Amino acid sequence: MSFFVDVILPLPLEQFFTYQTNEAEFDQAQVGLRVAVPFGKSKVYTGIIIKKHYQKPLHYETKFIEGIIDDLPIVTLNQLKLWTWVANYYLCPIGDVMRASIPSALLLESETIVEINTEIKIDLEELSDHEYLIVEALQQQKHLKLSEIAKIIDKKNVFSLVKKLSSKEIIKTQQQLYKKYQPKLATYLRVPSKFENQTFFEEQLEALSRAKKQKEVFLQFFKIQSQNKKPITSKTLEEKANTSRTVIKALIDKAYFEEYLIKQERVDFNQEKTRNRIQLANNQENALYEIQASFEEYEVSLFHGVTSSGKTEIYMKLIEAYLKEEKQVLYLLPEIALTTQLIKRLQAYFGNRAYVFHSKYSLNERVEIYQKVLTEKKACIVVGTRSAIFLPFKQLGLVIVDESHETNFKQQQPSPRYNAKDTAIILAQQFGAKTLLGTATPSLESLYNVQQKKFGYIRLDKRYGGILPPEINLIDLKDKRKRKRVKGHFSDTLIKAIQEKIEAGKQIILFQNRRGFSPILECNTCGHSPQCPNCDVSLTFHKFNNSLRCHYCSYQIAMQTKCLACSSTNQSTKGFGTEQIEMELQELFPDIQVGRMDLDTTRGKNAYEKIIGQFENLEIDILVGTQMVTKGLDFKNVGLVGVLSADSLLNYPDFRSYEKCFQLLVQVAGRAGRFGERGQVLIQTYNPYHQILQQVTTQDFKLMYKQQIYDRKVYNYPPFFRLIKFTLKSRDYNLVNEASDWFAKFLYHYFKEHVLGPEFPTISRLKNEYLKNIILKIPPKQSLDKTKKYIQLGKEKMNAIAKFRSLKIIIDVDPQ
Ligand SMILES: Nc1ncnc2c1ncn2[C@@H]1O[C@H](COP(=O)(O)OP(=O)(O)OP(=O)(O)O)[C@@H](O)[C@H]1O
Ligand SMILES: [Zn+2]
Repeated sequence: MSFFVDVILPLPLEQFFTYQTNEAEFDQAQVGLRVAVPFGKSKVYTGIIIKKHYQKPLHYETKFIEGIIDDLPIVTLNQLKLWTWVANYYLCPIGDVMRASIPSALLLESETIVEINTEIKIDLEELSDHEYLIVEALQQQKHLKLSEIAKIIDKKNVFSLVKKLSSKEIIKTQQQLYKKYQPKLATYLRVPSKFENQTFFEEQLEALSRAKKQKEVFLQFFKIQSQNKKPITSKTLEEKANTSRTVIKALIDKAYFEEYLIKQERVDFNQEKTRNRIQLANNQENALYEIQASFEEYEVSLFHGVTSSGKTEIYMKLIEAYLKEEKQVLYLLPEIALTTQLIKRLQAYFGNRAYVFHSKYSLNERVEIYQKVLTEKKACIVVGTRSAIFLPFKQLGLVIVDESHETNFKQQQPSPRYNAKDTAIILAQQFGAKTLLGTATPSLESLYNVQQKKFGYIRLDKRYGGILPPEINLIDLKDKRKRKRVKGHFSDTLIKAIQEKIEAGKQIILFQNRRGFSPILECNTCGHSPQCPNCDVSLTFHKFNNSLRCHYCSYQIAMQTKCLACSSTNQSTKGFGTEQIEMELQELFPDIQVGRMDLDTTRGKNAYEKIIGQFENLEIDILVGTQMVTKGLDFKNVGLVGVLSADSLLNYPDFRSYEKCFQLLVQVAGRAGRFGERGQVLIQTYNPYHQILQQVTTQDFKLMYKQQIYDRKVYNYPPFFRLIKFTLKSRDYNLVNEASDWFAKFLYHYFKEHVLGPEFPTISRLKNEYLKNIILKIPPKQSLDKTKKYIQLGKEKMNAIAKFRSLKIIIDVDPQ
């Protein structure tokens, strides 16, 4: 009899692959285990077993697996179900979903780098011929890829050889991850067990009588140990006993101490609880009660609480109840910037039961959290961004989607282009868990679902502590310019307000939706502005390093003193970004501290924490930022929020732009006056009479909803119609045109007037590829399954046309 397993590979492939195993492996095989398998000419990948069977595939010769990696599944059945849903719904390969779901440190590939372990002496006599060749090659060349090793020994699959050499510790791979990622080890001190013998102890102590310092440190060790039961590092001892490493080293040499290693978690899970009680206000208590009642009736509930109403406090109470029942809780946030403050609040209350999971964590840190969620018996709460929905939950009870109106929950690039909010609802359903969508500014889609009685609804309309909602005023920039009451980009009203707040000891947040110094450098003689050679955009001027940069492909050149077209030196900059605002502020208020938070200042792993911490500690008076500063952050001392220009938000060509503009401005306004007294908000604009800006000043979401939902209905947009967006991409301009015409025609045949385009997007060339979009609108009654089948058919047909084969087609279901 032959034995087979079906395997998902982390590759953009639609189907599963069947591999052969021997009988022993077959016995060991289980759904969810990792296997190393050969693929293509010489590559080895890590796949996940999804089925074992005896059925030889009809159409291809099966290869044998290289080996099974795990003893226990690392992927649960629920995860596999969710992957399948995501692949079907978002029309993407399941391999892409797998890649997004499993920390890459758990996926060994043939590109893995191998090096010699220099810490041990290798006995060359012991090696087999192949092993010898590998070791010899590695001694000459520090690193080798698995594929290079394959060439050296002229063997296709080197996985088992490498595995063997690695288990003998002769070589190291850069992700030593056949079974485990590389644990981090820390060195600790202990007293050898023979000291437990009292007589021995006294003798040894006596022997130290001439080395006073050493004796003192040795005795100190026992004292520290008795105060705190935790293991003691040399460093701790050095500090607490006020001594030096030399003294400790001497004690180690004389065998008073011995050093030992403990696996240390990269993520510090030992957070101390510092807060014992949450006392909800009456209206919060009510809201909590209503949420619980809503859970009885609905799977999903929308919690619409104004900014600073204390939604987070209510979540914590709710979470506590679930943890008590040993249920896991997933807390999703749209942006990493927000996890910083939140995790502090959660850890203060839940201590080491709160974990964070996001993409700025290192590969190994992510593996640790993944494994904790998978194996730990104790229930926990995981705070994370998008990809946290793919963690191996076992007893999920509650999903909270905070700031649920945010479009960031949708992944744009790369595939899978999933919406983590919608997928979280599916995930919760798998477990019979509840989903709570929290926000101060619900999306039209969510409100519509409430109206349709699909979601429950809980409203909390007062700020915590009875503080009034911030007072929002518009500043007419046209008028101010006419009267010459503008300095740089600041109206006199805004300058005065900043001054007053500074004098009152308050902090200020200023929002500008663009980073960099100014987006466009323009020649006053010929009108030319430097363009990115790879993308269809102008370069942005960054003052700090005097460069012109593309924000899409990071192309960069030095700032030009002469026009590149006509050599004129008469050039000026147009538009403005956060960097310019920061500089103008320093000129206007030389004595105050200005901080900036945007993509450029938050690249490193701890960069957010640092800026947010400085602002919290009042080291920064004014924080300038892009949309990163607009949402969810909770600072106690902000008296004023200023928006430098609301107009670019209104002019964005998208059917959601008014809704987004409303949400963004109400959110940024919500950062003011969260503690103590009422906050002030000033919005500068050339369109002070625009309906949306008027609705922001009165925070009239009902009117906004009524008008916007009317437009959506009339023009057949979500939530009434669904959308699928197709983007065709190629370096060949004509090919993009031809192919998108072909594809649009194919769609039109079936969907008629619901096909829009093809059309070039605003930026029609990115990274040297031309783009063309087609939008398909799907009426409420049209079957999604049939629609998607037809799309797949179109894709296959197009792929079958030789000249179109090089073309990329991106499918975005429910684009945001
Ligand atoms: N019951 C409470 N006890 C103590 N402090 C509270 C309570 N409720 C709210 N607060 C405080 O009020 C502030 C605002 O609360 P929170 O951040 O939870 O509001 P939010 O509704 O999540 O706001 P946003 O939508 O703007 O994120 C916080 O500093 C919080 O600590
Ligand atoms: Zn570019």
